[in-house]
Amino acid sequence: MKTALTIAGSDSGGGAGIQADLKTFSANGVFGMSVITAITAQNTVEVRSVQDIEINIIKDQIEAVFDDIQVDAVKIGMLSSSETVKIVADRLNHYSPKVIVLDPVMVSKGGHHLLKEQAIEALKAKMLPLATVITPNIPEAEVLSGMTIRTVEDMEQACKKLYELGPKAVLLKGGHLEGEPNDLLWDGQSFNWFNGRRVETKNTHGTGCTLSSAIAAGLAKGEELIEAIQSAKNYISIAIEHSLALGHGHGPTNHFYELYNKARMEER
Ligand SMILES: Nc1ncnc2c1ncn2[C@@H]1O[C@H](COP(=O)(O)OP(=O)(O)O)[C@@H](O)[C@H]1O
Ligand SMILES: Cc1ncc(COP(=O)(O)OP(=O)(O)O)c(N)n1
Repeated sequence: MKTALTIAGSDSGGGAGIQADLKTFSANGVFGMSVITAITAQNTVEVRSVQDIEINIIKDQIEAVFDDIQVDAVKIGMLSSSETVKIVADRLNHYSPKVIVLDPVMVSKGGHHLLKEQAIEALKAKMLPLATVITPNIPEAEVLSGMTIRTVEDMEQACKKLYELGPKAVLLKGGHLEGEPNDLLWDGQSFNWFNGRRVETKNTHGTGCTLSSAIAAGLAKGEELIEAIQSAKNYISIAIEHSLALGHGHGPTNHFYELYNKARMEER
């Protein structure tokens, strides 16, 4: 069985972070492993508090996994501090996994900062160059590129700017723009669009975590980047279409809808 490792924060509410990543890996048929960088006390409404995990424990988790188990893909989410960015980059440089999907998580839907401002430069300098693909949303891409993004032309220009920071490819997610949620890939050679249909729902907690983990799962299984993104886009679209009205805020996506649906059909 192929494997994927998520290096990210824990979301007690289960919709984003490590919890979303592991559900996504399972739903997409890869064995999931985790390195926890921070614990958030979070639900569908808000992030109440954050405890960063000690740097030595983050290092030990990474080493415990890599020293023993084959890692076919790494997905990176919430890194919280510049110290965490540095130790994760250092260990990934050491182990050189073939695939690194970096979701440059910065702010939760409720507006809580999940990456300290002082860590942004470290993220740019140390993490972006290691990535097979980065998956910023529009606000994250604006911070990383230093430009405002409103139009398709802005998206193209931002992709090129982010590519200059060193990742092998940039997938700029269009979910935060008006209109259809279309995502744009730039791999240094050509643009590819992954088009979606907007689902009118407030239950979109963890969409970014879920998309990036699904891409990591596809790459772990040996899919080419475009194929992995297309199947991840199909997966997140279905997960949003059948998202769950749990809690009082932004409910989670439905990570196992397809699996349960298939099982139900087979029972009949
Ligand atoms: N309401 C929606 N309907 C359908 N797809 C969506 C919707 N909102 C976001 N998406 C898609 O979900 C994925 C995650 O995007 P986004 O929500 O922008 O990320 P983030 O959670 O990092 O802010 C992207 O593929 C985006 O196009
Ligand atoms: C622990 C943790 N990690 C990441 C996020 C952000 O997740 P994302 O998929 O961008 O979803 P929203 O927060 O935008 O709903 C998080 N909230 N918590």
